[in-house]
Amino acid sequence: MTMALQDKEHTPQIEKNTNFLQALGHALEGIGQLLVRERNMRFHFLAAIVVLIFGLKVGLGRSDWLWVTVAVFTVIMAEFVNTIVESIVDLIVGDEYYTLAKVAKDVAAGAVLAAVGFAVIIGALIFEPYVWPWIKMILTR
Ligand SMILES: Nc1ncnc2c1ncn2[C@@H]1O[C@H](COP(=O)(O)OP(=O)(O)OP(=O)(O)O)[C@@H](O)[C@H]1O
Repeated sequence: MTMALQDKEHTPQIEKNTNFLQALGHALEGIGQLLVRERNMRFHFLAAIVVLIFGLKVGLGRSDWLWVTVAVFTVIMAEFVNTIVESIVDLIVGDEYYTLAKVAKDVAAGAVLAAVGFAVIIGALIFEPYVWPWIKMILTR
């Protein structure tokens, strides 16, 4: 369950942002919250770094990088949506059980799973030519 923000850590502000830097600060804080609150997000972040290193090592082409970028950002966007849904549901229902709260949270989690499935398919298609020879070598030893 998503925990409520600790009010004492923040200077309370409910008015509109007054300038770009203030808005940017809050947006970056939002990205930070995603990394702090969602353990899955930290795993996705690590996986993206591994893909980045492997892609650089095998020398992926421009269009392959484009697909990898789409896959990575699809997962990140799904995690954003998941965290937004969890936070809003918790804000509204608190610790009460509601069937619609379950539907909202389960569908949001399903969106992340679908995005991860998409990323796995993209990764398999792109890295297959580099990884398959190694697998074949190991299997035929
Ligand atoms: N208020 C509620 N009413 C009904 N079901 C709930 C409620 N809160 C949580 N659940 C159920 O518990 C599951 C896990 O809750 P929640 O999403 O808060 O946990 P989580 O560990 O933060 O999830 P995630 O791994 O997706 O970040 C939900 O997918 C939902 O099925």
